[in-house]
Amino acid sequence: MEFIRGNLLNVFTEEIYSAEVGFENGLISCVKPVDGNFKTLILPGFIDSHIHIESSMICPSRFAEAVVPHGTTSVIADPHEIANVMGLNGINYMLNDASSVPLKMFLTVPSCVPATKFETAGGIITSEDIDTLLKRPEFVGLGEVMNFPGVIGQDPEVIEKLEVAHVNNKPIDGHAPMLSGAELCNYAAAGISTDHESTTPSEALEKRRLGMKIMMREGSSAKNLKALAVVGGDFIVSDDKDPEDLVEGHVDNMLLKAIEYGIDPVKAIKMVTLNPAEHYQLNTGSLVPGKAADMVIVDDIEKLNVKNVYIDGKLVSKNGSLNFKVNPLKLQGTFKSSPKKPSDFNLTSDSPKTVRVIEIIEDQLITNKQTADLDIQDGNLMADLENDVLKIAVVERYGNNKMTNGFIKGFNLKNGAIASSVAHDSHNIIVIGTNSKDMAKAVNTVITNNGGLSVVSNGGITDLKLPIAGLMSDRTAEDVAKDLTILKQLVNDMGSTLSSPFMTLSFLALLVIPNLKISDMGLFDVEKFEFVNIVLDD
Ligand SMILES: Nc1ncnc2[nH]cnc12
Ligand SMILES: [Mn+2]
Repeated sequence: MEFIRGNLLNVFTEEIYSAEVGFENGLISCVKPVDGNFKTLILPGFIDSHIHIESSMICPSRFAEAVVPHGTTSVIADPHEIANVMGLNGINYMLNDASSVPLKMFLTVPSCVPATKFETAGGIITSEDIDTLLKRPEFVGLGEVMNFPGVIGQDPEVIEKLEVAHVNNKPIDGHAPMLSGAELCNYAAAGISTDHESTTPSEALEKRRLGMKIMMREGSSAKNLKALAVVGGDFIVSDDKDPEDLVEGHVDNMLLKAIEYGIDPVKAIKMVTLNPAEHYQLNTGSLVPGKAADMVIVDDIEKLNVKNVYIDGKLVSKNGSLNFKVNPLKLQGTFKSSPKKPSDFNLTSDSPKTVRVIEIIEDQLITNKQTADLDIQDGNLMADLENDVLKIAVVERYGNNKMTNGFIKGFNLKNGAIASSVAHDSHNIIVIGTNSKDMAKAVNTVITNNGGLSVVSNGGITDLKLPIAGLMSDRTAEDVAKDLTILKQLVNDMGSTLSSPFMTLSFLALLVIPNLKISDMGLFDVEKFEFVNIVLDD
């Protein structure tokens, strides 16, 4: 048996006292108070209970390399990104790559692949698949049920998936942005027990009052922790973290933000340890006999400063340096798209028109519905750079050659184009730009690279390859973060002021988050849950 001594946070009694923790065969065997005034604090290993690892643009083993030194010992990941690209094979890739590192990656089974019937995806997860996977211990719940109209409208396919989760006695994660009143009651009554999409205190409070567990999100694009701190919640999650953020920290940084926003440190630590462990029935999350010896040694509860990290009783990180090797699993390319011509990005018109425009909101996944009066040139509707109305398009990448053109406000580009094959949740290629020629160049670069990001500015092309399903790299978080920083700087030089332009870009195709979004099949009004014309009164 091994022992460590220090000040211990007991997450059940919320006390901190000097203690000795004994552990063997990966489990805590005994914990007892001892005399002594120690300099370090022993905490249960941190759990990020809702994350899409793919959004970090690195594969699970590289993700583990980045987060374990920050005290993360478990994540609950929803692999619906790679499942949308390549179905069950994608989920198996995530499990196989994660099996090579000590980080515990539990999964929720994606409930919405494809996310809606209004987009083309590369994979499908059926109720039968959900039933099979939920019987395996590494699948701890049904993933976020984003098709909230389908729940409220009792869509048989959606209801069947919920039934399968209930039969397997596994919790169901929610996704209910701005849902309220009778519709929210209907959604909660379906047995959906968590939500991570609240953006205002009143929204979170209404869900808490209905018994839903609130995941307070502090991601790279959606930052809701500060707004929701006043109401409080049950978990603190990242949902989506870009590589630059990951290089700075993970759950430790979210805890520091929670404390900065006035959340009691002990309550905050329980939101990333005991609370998710109890909700998803994980054998970790507290330092008591029989639980996994997943432990984080920090300086103190206010500043943290992660020192040593143990997973199943093994020292996996010491003062920030990793104690395990990383050997990422490669995956062959999955793109079936033919190169595009500049004319593919034109919207023809015989006269000036009033058009619908997607307006982004900094640090939010929701968008506003706007309109703009656009002129024509050579029979095509023109972007209006003066008023920041740019062109946007989604190019389908699974071999059906579909695409939609539209208009976007909020990126402020004054030249060029940017493109990405990270475009939630079907991950077709999304591109915005000031002109069709640069948009075609940016999209064709992504296709040639079998996935990734590209920036075309003043005729030059800069790219970041994401060869794993067009979503992830097998390089380190630092290397990917460096390339992403260069791309972001280029986008800033082109006129954007966004902190995470590619993360913001990646959510413009997410049809399950209000209010106006775009897929390879058309412009989508999320409130009406239907396609709308680009030109008003068409
Ligand atoms: N917040 C979110 N909701 C739905 N799908 C997502 N994919 C990544 N983040 C998501
Ligand atoms: Mn969501």
